[in-house]
Amino acid sequence: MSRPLLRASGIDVRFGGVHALRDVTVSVGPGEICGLIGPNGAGKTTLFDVVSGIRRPDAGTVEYDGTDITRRSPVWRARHGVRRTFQRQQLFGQLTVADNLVVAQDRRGGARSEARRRRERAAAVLHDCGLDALADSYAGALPVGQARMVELARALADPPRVLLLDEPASGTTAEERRKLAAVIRRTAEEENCAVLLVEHDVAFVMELCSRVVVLDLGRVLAEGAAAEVRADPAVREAYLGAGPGSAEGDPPDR
Ligand SMILES: Nc1ncnc2c1ncn2[C@@H]1O[C@H](COP(=O)(O)OP(=O)(O)OP(=O)(O)O)[C@@H](O)[C@H]1O
Repeated sequence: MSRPLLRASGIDVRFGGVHALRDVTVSVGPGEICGLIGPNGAGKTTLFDVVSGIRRPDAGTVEYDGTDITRRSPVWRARHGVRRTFQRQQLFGQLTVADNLVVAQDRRGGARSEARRRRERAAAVLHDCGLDALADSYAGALPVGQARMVELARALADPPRVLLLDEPASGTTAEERRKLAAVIRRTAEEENCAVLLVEHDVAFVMELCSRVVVLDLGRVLAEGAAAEVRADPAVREAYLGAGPGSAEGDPPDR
């Protein structure tokens, strides 16, 4: 990997007696799509909260393009290109799809030309995501699969440099997953964006990610090329729902 764009190192988070993350280190390079998988409660969302600035870690640092941003606010991080989606959708349901993308963009002055610029950017991103037809629909009225794509589009409303995707494919059809995968891949390749992808759909992760990190009980259990990780007996036992040599299965909920 070239110099990481994102590096979270030695991250520790406790919630009272629960040790949610223990000395976790994860790096993602520009243009890379790195998978972050693990059973329920492994600490994946907590790590996203730390990287996006919602939660201050008890120990460890978050570096962005070589700079320590551990103490920077979530707003600062978003303005500087660290963007995320949420496991539970956070769209503004009473706004249209286009307006969700307009309000997600950083303001650079209040002039009318600035409003036009944001509207044009929103339209361009919606077009790239195949969402033109939904621009004027209310976000709250969309079925889950379409809302997932809108949430991804909103994270792209200002060009991201680091993109944290928390279960973007949850509740989607095979066709919607194929479209989501295409947009994620294009964002990494064309924008040179570092993507960290949390997803329970292992096939989706394996198809998209060159490298995968496996968390279990707050620790990094394994890390490596997608195929290597998939074949790792410890990973198969802890997460993939299959012992060594047995048939591949979907991950169990734990
Ligand atoms: N706000 C909180 N207060 C107390 N415990 C928490 C809190 N948030 C998370 N936890 C605990 O921390 C651990 C890690 O949770 P986290 O949500 O990060 O896991 P996850 O890997 O994202 O799980 P899932 O796949 O179910 O989303 C779990 O044991 C969870 O119960």
